[in-house]
Amino acid sequence: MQWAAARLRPTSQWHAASVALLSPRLHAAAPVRWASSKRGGSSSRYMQRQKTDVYVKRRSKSTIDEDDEMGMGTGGAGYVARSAFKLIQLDDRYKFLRPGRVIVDLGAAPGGWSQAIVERVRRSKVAKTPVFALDLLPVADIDGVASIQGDFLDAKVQAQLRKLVADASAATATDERGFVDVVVSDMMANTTGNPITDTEASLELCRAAASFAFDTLRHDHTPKPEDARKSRPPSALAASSSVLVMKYFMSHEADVFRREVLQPHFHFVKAEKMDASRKESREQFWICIGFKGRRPAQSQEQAEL
Ligand SMILES: C[S@@+](CC[C@H](N)C(=O)[O-])C[C@H]1O[C@@H](n2cnc3c(N)ncnc32)[C@H](O)[C@@H]1O
Repeated sequence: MQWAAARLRPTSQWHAASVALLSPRLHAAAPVRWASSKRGGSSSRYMQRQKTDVYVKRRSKSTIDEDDEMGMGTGGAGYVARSAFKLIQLDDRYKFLRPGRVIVDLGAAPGGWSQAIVERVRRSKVAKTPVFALDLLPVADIDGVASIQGDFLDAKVQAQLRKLVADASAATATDERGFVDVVVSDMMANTTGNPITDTEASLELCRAAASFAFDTLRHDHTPKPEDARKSRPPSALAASSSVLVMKYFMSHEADVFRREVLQPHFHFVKAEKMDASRKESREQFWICIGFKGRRPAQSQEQAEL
């Protein structure tokens, strides 16, 4: 099967169904294009920030810059989104984007993370499967990326994604031992400015991403958590273990989610704030390494997954 520039173009019937199934909140709030929604009502502040943002400048470079102080050349192409640098910085720390791994990118549009993933995993010929990307909005055509446009909160869309990945990695969509190495989620609903609403919307996406990860990530029985942590750094574990990365908004509820849902399921869980994240933002990323398999629900939070 030829995966170069593979892109699932949904049939108009399927597309209509997926649009109709958008949750009312997202449907009402979803902009035509996510990038332009950032301009909102404070466009001059936005423009000023864009002018001075080192990552915006670096994103749009068309050639590798020898003076790039962070050593992150853009591979000659530039990234479609500055957010690519957040994933790059996280991977510099943990090194989980390795050739040959099966990787799912949730909330992928316009495609910055997918570009960064392809750049890192396809340096060698080992890469056989594409990167699987999903978003409400169209993802840019990127060589080596298969994308689905749909609402991740829709069970049918998730099932379609699971089947696509399973078929490509020669597993079954119900394989209980898992067939995905890495799930990354940069999903974020449109912010309303109301911290309670925004926190809940972000957590809803995290719950969905975690549940998908629990159903698809390879089980990782190898690291013995205490021994492994003493003798090897987490970055060494991430290179060979299953990994879940999720963006979230800092909040008390997020702390509960981490404690009750993420920690019991992974050998290692850490919250990271990336330099490339804007300082004023409440966003952080969880990196969860070494999936232990689904645990029986012992709390309300776990039962909701
Ligand atoms: C911060 S942007 C992602 C940027 C992307 N990682 C990149 O580097 O180009 C957040 C994305 O989450 C997507 N999103 C929000 N809710 C979603 C949902 N329910 N299903 C799928 N995608 C969703 C948005 O459409 C938006 O494109």
